[in-house]
Amino acid sequence: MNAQPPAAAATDISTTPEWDAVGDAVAELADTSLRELFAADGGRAGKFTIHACDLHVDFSKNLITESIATKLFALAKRADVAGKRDEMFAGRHINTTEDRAVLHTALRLPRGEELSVDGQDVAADVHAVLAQMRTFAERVRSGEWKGHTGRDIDTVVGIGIGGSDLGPVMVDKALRAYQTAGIRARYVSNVDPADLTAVLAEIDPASTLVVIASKTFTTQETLTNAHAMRRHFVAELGDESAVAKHFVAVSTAADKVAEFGIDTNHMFEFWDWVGGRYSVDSAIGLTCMLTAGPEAFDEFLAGFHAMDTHFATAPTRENLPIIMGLLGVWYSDFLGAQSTAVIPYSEDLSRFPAYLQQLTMESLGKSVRLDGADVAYPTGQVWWGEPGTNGQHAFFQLLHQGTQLVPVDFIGFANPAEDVQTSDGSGSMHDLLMSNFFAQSRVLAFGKTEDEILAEDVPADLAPHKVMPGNRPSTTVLAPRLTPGVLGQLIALYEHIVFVQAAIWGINAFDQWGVELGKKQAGQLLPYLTSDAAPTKGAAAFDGSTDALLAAYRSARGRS
Ligand SMILES: O=P(O)(O)OC[C@H]1O[C@](O)(CO)[C@@H](O)[C@@H]1O
Repeated sequence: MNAQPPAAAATDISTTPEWDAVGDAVAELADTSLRELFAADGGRAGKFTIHACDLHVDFSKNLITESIATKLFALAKRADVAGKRDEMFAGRHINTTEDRAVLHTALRLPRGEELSVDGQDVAADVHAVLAQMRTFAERVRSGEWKGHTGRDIDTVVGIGIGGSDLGPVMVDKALRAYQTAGIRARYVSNVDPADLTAVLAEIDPASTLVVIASKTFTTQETLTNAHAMRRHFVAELGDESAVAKHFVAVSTAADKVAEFGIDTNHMFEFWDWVGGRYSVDSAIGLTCMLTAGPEAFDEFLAGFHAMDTHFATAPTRENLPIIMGLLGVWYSDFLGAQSTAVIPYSEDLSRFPAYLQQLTMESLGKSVRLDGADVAYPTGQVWWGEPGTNGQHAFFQLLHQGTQLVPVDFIGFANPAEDVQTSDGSGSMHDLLMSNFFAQSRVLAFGKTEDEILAEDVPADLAPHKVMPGNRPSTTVLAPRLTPGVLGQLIALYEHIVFVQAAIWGINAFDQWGVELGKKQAGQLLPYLTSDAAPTKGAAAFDGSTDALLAAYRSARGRS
């Protein structure tokens, strides 16, 4: 397969007639509302609902018409979303600033499929590592793998940060119902010592396996926590040789793993063509395979692959990632939305919004196009959310009556992992949860008018405060159950939404240069925090604010 970088894409999408046509289409919304659109077309819900894999997705409560959708599809065509998608799947070096292929989709290719990239069958490499993970997970889960003192492993600690943490943490929580081998997972990510010490207080090193996850194996937080954890284990277990039984690594950097003192036979590899925030389905997911088992992990990967196949093959008008990606572009570039809320009506999925924050914001927070020119339009949005119903009692007030446009993705499941009956005998707690799920998107879309409120004998001076404006957009994603497969589908859906938006905006969704300078400056500042002698003014001065903050910090720490 040809792995040459694609030719520089120099077109400014905002100068195209297709962009102008979408801009003109905003006027179509001026004299209508979701109430009216639904009243005028009894078939609207059906027209704007897609079934993709196990997901039933209703986007009829979005601020679109069929004519707006047609213009958005034309924009996707103009941006060559399908062509760019095919380049990604084929392994071309679309991450141009790092000259890398972007092949998280290869991580979930079924066994036996081939994909040759840069002269290497990457699918075979993926399955070799999966086999290594499976064998290891089975040894740990069956009790064949013992700790240094002969104890079975009952706790796995993942140490990593960003893409080497958020995915496993989210998946581990989501697949709680599948954890049947009596192995629990804990995670340490923050360089704040509170994170480490809280986990150390909970674990018994003799029955704990530590998985150090770092693509580069150079990340300050991860290496600092890993060294501290290692010291603790050696002190508790009394012997350096304990490390071999209690520490394994997931990384692309074998030399650095060996330098840390981990036998590379206990290292699970992945590759530079897997971005950190796209890596939960690589060996980075090892902690999840240890807790939920290899079969659940296989099902998880199959879910991703099903969504990949949908994205790669479904016609544009039925292609869920393309539709949802376009809706994001519509809201952010044409209707002025600056954030998107994702609200899972599932406590098990409570870390999904945090996971999506890295996926979307590290990918799409860019101000220059692939050719280095400034973008002339907003890119990316702030993604945020909390599970329902909790969010209803916190920030939903702003969603319902505030002045900002915040499109919402509601995610819910028809069947719970387990249910509990309500004490009045009226039904199940899950049904109660889901009645809220359906109510919220309905209220956002249709609201309640002043007339309707006055008709309920509300005093006239109170009525304006009770008006629910409605016409607030949302998409509803309903799946049968939160299975490993459905979880894989959901993650792949958002990965591809990000891809579609980056393709339209002409930006690189796979680098993250913006995180580097802060890391570098922290390294430069550290000596000025820790040295006993006060930093010399002049050459050592950073800026007025930072110098004063450092002085206040040193004083509070009792340093001169
Ligand atoms: O897996 P690593 O190399 O430790 O990196 C962790 C995270 O740090 C980042 O590079 C950002 O600082 C993320 O992109 C990445 O997921």
